[in-house]
Amino acid sequence: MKSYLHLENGSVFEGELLTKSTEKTITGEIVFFTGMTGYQEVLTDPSYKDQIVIFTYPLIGNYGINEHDFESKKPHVAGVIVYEGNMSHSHYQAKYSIGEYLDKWNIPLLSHVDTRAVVKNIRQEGSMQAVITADEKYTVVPSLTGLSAHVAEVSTKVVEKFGEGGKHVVMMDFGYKKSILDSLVAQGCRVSVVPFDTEFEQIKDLKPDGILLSNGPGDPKQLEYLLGNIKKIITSFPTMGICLGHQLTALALGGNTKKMLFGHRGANQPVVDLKTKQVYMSSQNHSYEVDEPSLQGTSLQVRFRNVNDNTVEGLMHEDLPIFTTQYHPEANPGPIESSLLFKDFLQMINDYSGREKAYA
Ligand SMILES: NC(=O)CC[C@H](N)C(=O)O
Repeated sequence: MKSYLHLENGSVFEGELLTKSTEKTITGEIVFFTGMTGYQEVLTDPSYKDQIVIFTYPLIGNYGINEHDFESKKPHVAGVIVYEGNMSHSHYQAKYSIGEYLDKWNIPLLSHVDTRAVVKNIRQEGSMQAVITADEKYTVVPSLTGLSAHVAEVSTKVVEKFGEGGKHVVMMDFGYKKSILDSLVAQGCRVSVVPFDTEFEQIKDLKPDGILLSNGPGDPKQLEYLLGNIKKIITSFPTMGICLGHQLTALALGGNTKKMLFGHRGANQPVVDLKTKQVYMSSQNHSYEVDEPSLQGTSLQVRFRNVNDNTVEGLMHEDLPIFTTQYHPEANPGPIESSLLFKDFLQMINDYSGREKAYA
């Protein structure tokens, strides 16, 4: 069925709707992902909640959707745009085609769109509101708040426990990816996943050896009301922050964040570790960044930097055992070379165990 993608700037693109769903009209912020593979992880990463994702790689769906690569229990994207969507798949472990999977959740897959032209619009004018509809004429209403999703919609409501290991990590769930949990368990951790707004006293009662602040959707400033609590937590236990968790660490300790023009979403963003001078290829998915000048006068230092555009890609604290990455060391989808950072986190936990008094 013929359908259309309308952008906030008035541009219209024709495509073919491959899913049966959606006579309805879908609205979301449109963002582009440049990785050649990894669409299953993208669809199910809660950080993409309510966004329309356009894939720049021209053939999407050829290896299907399998049982192993889900990042959460369901897809979170509002809609998917591709140049050519493959409705049959070749991989023997695949359970669904991408179309069948999206149909199951009533999410539209619009194919045969001039994706290059759409992405040029986004690169020039920034991420913007977009609509997928069967109507050729449509006026897209700009988002008033810029907040498409709230963390409360994707965070767990109850404490969930995983793994049997000796060290206990409490992961504050702002919309965590399963690969982060798997990476911690693989390091021999016992993990408690807790709601995003769990208070310091409750976290303390869980007797954590370390804290992980997870990734998650939307503007980090939507959680401004929780920064006091987050500050107390991260200055009391060894902490690793990933993506939204990195941004919240910066905000809680006196830094600032701002929206990027179109963000970083892909699997080959080069990041340099300023401590070791080593460059890693990294997997990324974010629209906001830590504003570097705002870090002046705080106890945070830039540890990782994007080699393409020099943006801040990670922080470390001058005195306390805290480090963060804007990128995704759990690396799904993407290169696994940064996964060693989970080992560093465990090392940091071990180094600091028994030194809790240092915090007093
Ligand atoms: N993956 C994430 O955690 C994304 C963080 C934040 N929502 C952003 O877009 O910048």
